[in-house]
Amino acid sequence: MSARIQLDDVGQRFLVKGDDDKRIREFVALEGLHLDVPAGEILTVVGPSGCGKSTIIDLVAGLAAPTTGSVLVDGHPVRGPGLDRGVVFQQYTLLPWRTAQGNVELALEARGGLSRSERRSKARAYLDLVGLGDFAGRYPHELSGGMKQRVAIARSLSYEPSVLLMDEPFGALDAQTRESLQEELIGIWQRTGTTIVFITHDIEEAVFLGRRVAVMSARPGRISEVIEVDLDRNGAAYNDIRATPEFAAYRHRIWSLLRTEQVSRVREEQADAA
Ligand SMILES: Nc1ncnc2c1ncn2[C@@H]1O[C@H](COP(=O)(O)OP(=O)(O)OP(=O)(O)O)[C@@H](O)[C@H]1O
Repeated sequence: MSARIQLDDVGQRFLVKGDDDKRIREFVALEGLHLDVPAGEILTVVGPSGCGKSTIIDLVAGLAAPTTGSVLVDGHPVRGPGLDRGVVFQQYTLLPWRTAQGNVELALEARGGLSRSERRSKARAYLDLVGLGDFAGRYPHELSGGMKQRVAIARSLSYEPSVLLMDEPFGALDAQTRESLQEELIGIWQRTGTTIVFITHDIEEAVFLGRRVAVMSARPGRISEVIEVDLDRNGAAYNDIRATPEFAAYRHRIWSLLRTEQVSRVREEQADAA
């Protein structure tokens, strides 16, 4: 399968002010980062705080340009945001004065090319897809956190992007809502075939959602390992796949990778300080 998203030897540097002398210096957020995501895959990315996970989303979304290397979507360099890529952030980012339906319709207005009634029925279809058909007329303040995030997902899916970029979208939700949204996301992914890159710092979430899990290391941020997750999702254990020994083995493997990385980073910092 061809890669829908390709990051090749990507580096990202920022100019930051030093804490002590206030002098401007370069901060290397990503260096030598390679990542291919084939069409139709759901890839999760885990890594320590500050390792550059959101920076990857910004680059693929076209919200920032890499300092070095290339970022391609469907073989074309990313030059800015585009309707071929939808983004869902941790904050709900809904317009408070628009209903759930109105928020989804707004995205379709921006896309253009649809009549008012087409926009209305498409928005409704995507609210149905995320299980919110009965809440179309509610305003954001009348929805729970999980519902708001489902509206945000419906909004991003409504203009049918080939790529959905999700930056800790369930991070602010309680554990139960989070688990049910993870399950819904898998259902949506299976129905739409959208390529999904999902950022999380939660190892269980990464294993549950990812058909592959990219594990990042920090300073500079790069992909240290990509783990293929081969779980029998349709077997007898499907109802509670998180409780299976296979799931626990993947969780432990990723935890160990992150732990080893954290220990060596602390040692380096201690050596630098000595
Ligand atoms: N515009 C910017 N200017 C300066 N530094 C930045 C900028 N954006 C990000 N950084 C730095 O780059 C590094 C990577 O940031 P990023 O937000 O991508 O990390 P992350 O892995 O998503 O972190 P978290 O899990 O805590 O959200 C961090 O050290 C951050 O402080």
